[in-house]
Amino acid sequence: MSIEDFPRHPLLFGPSPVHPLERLTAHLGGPRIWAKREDCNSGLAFGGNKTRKLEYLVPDALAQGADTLVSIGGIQSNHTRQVAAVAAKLGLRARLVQESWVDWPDAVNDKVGNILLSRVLGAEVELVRAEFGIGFKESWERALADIREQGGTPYAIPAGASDHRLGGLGFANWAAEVQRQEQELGIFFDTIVVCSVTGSTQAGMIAGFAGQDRPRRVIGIDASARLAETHAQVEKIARATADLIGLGRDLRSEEIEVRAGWAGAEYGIPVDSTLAAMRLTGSLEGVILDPVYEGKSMAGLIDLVRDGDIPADATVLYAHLGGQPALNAYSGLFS
Ligand SMILES: Cc1ncc(COP(=O)(O)O)c(CNC2(C(=O)O)CC2)c1O
Repeated sequence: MSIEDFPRHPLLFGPSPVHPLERLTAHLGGPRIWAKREDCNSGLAFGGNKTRKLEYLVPDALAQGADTLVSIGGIQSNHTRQVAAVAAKLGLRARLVQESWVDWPDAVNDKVGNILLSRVLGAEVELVRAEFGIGFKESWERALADIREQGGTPYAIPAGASDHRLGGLGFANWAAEVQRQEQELGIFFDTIVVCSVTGSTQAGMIAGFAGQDRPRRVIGIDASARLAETHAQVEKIARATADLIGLGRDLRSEEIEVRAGWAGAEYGIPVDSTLAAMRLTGSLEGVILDPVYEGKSMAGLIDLVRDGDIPADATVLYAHLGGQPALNAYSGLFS
């Protein structure tokens, strides 16, 4: 099997845009930095990295005759919002379990941003008091059982669409798309920087790039504040995805690079480096990053460039995975 053997339900406008971050590159005075924009990849409710993953889950759901997509995330989950948009587009129900993963003192946290969008998209949104966790949760199992008891046919999508047999395919395909865009642009990105939490974005990239001729560094920046868990999840999914697409070799441990230092003490709580990265990228490039994910991965990129971990002669591709709608739940940070 190869990636082309798996059915893909198109949900994107086409290849997501790739463009240079010239002022940020000049400001840091080191490697050339480009961005690939999953925040501009689809017309479905602001898109994002999960929309790309869902391109490979949708054919499986339709083949099973599912009538309801059931998934889970925090209150400001970008993932569940994208599930709601895809369900709407397909004429399916969406049942979303939104757990209280982030103890954020903002009075509007459960009324704006992603959860507001999910409600507008017609999803059945269920608020549940529960701690952050990327594993299978009891609340999600209950929602699946509830749909079945109602006579429905649920399709189970775990947090971030990651711990799912097909979860890594979206970004294995992304790796092939990057290679095609490089050939058009006459450039080679030797370093990819990406935010990791449930893991299948980075894992899919690792598996996809491993099958290409030229080696690259795929640096995951952990935003869960649980590095060991994130690393284990990325490794598990990368190895499973590599087998699924017929890589034909084991991944080497050095191909699984997940770095910590920018997540702060807890998932979903921005720290000084997060806010500084958001302001720098906004004021230099007009690019908006969110405080939960991309602000943290950009903070990692900036520090890795400044301390020479990413060498000055590198050509870096920053994966912008979306997340902006959550900003409205963190408005107090910028008022
Ligand atoms: C904007 C953005 N950037 C990076 C990530 C991390 O991707 P992975 O979960 O595939 O590692 C998310 C995930 N978000 C989750 C969600 O529920 O929204 C799965 C956690 C993201 O939304």
